[in-house]
Order: sequence, then structure tokens, then C-alpha cells
Amino acid sequence: MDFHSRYPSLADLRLQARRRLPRFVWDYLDSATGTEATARTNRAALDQVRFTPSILHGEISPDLSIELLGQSYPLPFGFAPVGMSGLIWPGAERYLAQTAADARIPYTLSTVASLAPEDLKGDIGPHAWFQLYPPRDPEILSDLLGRARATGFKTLVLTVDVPAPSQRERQTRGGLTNPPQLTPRILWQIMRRPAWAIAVLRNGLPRMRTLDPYTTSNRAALPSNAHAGYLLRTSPDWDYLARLRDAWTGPLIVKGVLNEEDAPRLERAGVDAIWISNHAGRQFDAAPATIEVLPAIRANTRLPLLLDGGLSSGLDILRAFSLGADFTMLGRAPHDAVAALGPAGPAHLVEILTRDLTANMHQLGVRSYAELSARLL
Ligand SMILES: Cc1cc2nc3c(=O)[nH]c(=O)nc-3n(C[C@H](O)[C@H](O)[C@H](O)COP(=O)(O)O)c2cc1C
Repeated sequence: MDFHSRYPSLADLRLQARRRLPRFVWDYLDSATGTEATARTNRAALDQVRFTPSILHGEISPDLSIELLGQSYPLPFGFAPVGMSGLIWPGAERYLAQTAADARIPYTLSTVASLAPEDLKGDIGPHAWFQLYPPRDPEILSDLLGRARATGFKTLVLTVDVPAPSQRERQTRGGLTNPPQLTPRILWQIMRRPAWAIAVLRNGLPRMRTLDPYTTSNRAALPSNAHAGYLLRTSPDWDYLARLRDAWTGPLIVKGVLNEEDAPRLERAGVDAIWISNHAGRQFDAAPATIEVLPAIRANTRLPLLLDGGLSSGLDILRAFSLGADFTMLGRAPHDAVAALGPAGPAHLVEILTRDLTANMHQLGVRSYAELSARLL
């Protein structure tokens, strides 16, 4: 099928995902916390970053490749961790890991994904990253790190912006519980989305498989806004980070940084890169846009900077690079792509972004990301 004529942008994939997902699943994927102001701020702040086009550069071949942490990537973006991807579409983790492997870009598996590192052993490429929600129990931590390493996940991402569960009011309204329960209301939503229902029937209800070995029979005793993940999750501190640094020999990235004052301390703690993120507005509704805090963090550290938050085009990625990012990540968009088009979705998303990066670099007359800042308005 000619995807390009029907879904020329990420917004088209989002629209199609919304059409194909039951409401509670869409609300899980798309909702933020509170009034969802932070999520809107991400978009509004990106739109504020403008460039002056530059003319008469003749034939140029923009170089889309980038170096990060000693690795060379053909494209400047990767897939961010998303918990319970398999609820969004069964097999989503596998499709995303396979596409990332083919495109040689990073795929990040969440601790609370619905497939475990072992399930993806044959699917991941050279750039598989494992995202850690820090287990409380040191033995579980050590086991988890060992499993990630043994299955080929070479980079560890510690997420630090979930010190406690947040309210997701829209998600609650949509009817999702943890673990998901088939109430009459949910069943009605499912019946109206047969493609999703059939896919789930074939695969069974998703669960957090990475955590299977550690969860006990007290799952039913968890509060309604919690799930197996919260059994293991704790709020890490600087000592936890120091211990993690000692325990993990590969690259270590800290995700969820917004304050420039944290950057030098993270650098001193031996972290290899900083991931600027506000969790797509899912944790705190008065947070700054990630693109807004990027220049101050850039000024405060020499560490590589990754950025996510509302990126929805190649142009958005160029915006991030122009203000000092070294790499970008996308969370919801790749899942929209899977929900919209199944296994073929993520590759189409990669194509859309590649085309858009190339087209906009031509408009700006730049061959490399380093030249972008000179075109800022
Ligand atoms: C449904 C959903 C689940 C998420 N789960 C996780 C997670 O398990 N671990 C994590 O570090 N971040 C998680 N995130 C945050 C993403 O990794 C990423 O920071 C964010 O989605 C980026 O913004 P974007 O969706 O606008 O691209 C989740 C985001 C969404 C939308």
C-alpha cells in the first residue's frame, strides 16, 4: 500500500491510531497529567523556534547521520521507552525493536513493557537500550541488569522523573485499571474497535513480563492506580545513582532532567549522557517545555544531550539540534504508527521523518546539524 499518499505526516498516523484504538487504550497512550498544560507547552515552545531559510546553495546532500556515545547512527532519532506497549498494540515492542534494528537507530525497552528483554533477544539490533525504573531490592536490581546485559541491551537509561505515581485524570476517566479489567464499559469500547480486539484475542491480555519473576501473589492488594511496576519502584537518590554507576559498565543515561543545575552534578556522578524529558507531560503539569530548558542545560555541561517531548516532525528534530541537542527520541509517535499500520507503521514513521529532515535542511541550506544554529531567527 502507498502509505505516503494516505499518511504523509505523523499527525495522520496519530489520527488513524485514534480511530483504531479503544478509548481507554487511546487515553492511556495520549493522556498527560492535570489539565495537560505541559504536553501543550511542549508543542507551543517548539513552534516558537524559527529559522530564516537560506538561498542559492546549489545541489547539497544533507548529512543525517550523527555520533552519540561512540556509536554512529544514520538518523538522529530513536524510540523512547513506553510501558505496556503491548496494550497499545500487541507485539508493539517487537515491531519497534525490529524497525530500529533495520534502521540502526536506538530502541529503548521499558522496565514495565509487556515484553521482557529475553522475548526480544532475536529482534534487537546493535543499539538496544534498557530503561530502568529503579527496583528497591538490590538483588532484583542486580538480576535485572544481568538480564538486560545478557540479552544484548548495552545502554542503560535510568528514569528519574517518576518519584511517585502521577494522576492521569483522562486515563482514569477512560476506564483503565491496573491490571486492566474487563468491565462492561471497557468491553463496549473494545467491541467498537474490532481490529484491536482481534489482535489482543490472538495474543492475550498484556502484562509486565520483565517483572514476572519478581512479582508475588499480592498483586490484587495494590492500590487502584498502581500495578506490579510500583512494587519495585522507588525514588532513587544520588547514592542510588552512584551505586548504579558502579554496577553498570556500559553507557548510562539519566532520563527526566529539566534543571540545568543538575547537569554538572550528573556529569560528576559519571553519567554518560543526559536525557531532557518531561515525560510528555504525564508526571507534572507545571513543567517547562523540554526545548525551553535545552539552551541552559547545554550551557552547563559538555555531556551529550538527548531530548524528547512533543517531537512530531523532522523539523522539530532540527529545532532541537539548533539549540544544542545531540540526539532526539520519540515516545508516542512510534506507538501511533504501530496502532495505525501494524508492523509496517514504524518503518513508515522513519521514512516520514527522513523525508522531512532532508526537505527542511535543503530549505535552510545546511549540510550538517552543526550549521543549524546559524539559521535561527
Ligand atoms: C504511554 C506512555 C508510557 C510511557 N512509559 C514510560 C516508561 O515506562 N518509562 C519511561 O522512562 N518513560 C515512559 N514514557 C515517557 C516516554 O519515554 C517519553 O519520555 C515521552 O513519551 C516523550 O514524549 P513524546 O511522546 O511526545 O514523544 C511513557 C510515555 C507514554 C506516552
